[in-house]
Amino acid sequence: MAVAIPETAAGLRFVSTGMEYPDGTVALEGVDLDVRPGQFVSVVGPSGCGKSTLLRLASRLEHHTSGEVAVDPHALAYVFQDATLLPWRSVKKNVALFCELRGDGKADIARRVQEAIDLVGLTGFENHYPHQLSGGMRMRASVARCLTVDPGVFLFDEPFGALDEISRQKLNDDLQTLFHAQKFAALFVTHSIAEAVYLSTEVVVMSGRPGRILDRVPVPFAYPRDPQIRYSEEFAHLCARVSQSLAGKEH
Ligand SMILES: Nc1ncnc2c1ncn2[C@@H]1O[C@H](COP(=O)(O)OP(=O)(O)OP(=O)(O)O)[C@@H](O)[C@H]1O
Repeated sequence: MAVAIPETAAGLRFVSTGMEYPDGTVALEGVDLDVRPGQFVSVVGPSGCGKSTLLRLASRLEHHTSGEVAVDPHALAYVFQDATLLPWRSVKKNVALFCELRGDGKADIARRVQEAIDLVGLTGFENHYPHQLSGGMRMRASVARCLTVDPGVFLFDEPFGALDEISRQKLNDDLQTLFHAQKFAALFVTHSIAEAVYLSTEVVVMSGRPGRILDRVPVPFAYPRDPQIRYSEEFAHLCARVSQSLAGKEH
């Protein structure tokens, strides 16, 4: 039975959500998941289990075929694996894009853009063009562009998967600091168990297609997180738990 949920509910909610593509591919089945402001939920699962589909349903790029999806529609941000910057625009102009599309005033845009650029650590690179930046810096610009609209819900589709390990860890450090400061609702797709545990309040493990939730692993570390927790016994234990769930082992 469909459950009516107001669209303006803060954060994001899936209730018995299923998705069957027009060609008959059943990508998701019976997903129940709540992501409230101040929660950072990572999703891990085998390739093709419907992780990106989950994000697309949340963003309304695709429409679910069963159950419900409720999302605060006013402030949704989506970061893709590719930074999707416009090559002919400087960092400053790329970061300004969403505010310009929204029709904000010039002074307001300038303030929001500078704040976002400072928050992601790109101060001094405002007038650089995308080809003059490293992969990590391009992702920072992409995140900054989202921050300008004060997102209540932040969707991430494996944003750091293409980066080298050192850049990825640095971006993870900065993202969890940002999350601590802004307290948005985050749904983060990744193939890295360590990244999921390091960033999240909860790691959701999905089964192979059709994707269903197999396990939920709460992560108890307080924010802002000390990068050294990655070497702690508790961290290793949590990673092992996620890994075992992925392998279909009971606890
Ligand atoms: N537009 C589409 N039409 C039909 N099937 C689709 C469509 N988009 C995705 N699928 C299928 O739905 C399933 C889930 O795809 P999705 O991209 O959500 O998986 P994923 O978990 O994000 O995969 P990966 O980890 O490899 O990125 C896959 O079997 C995929 O082939």
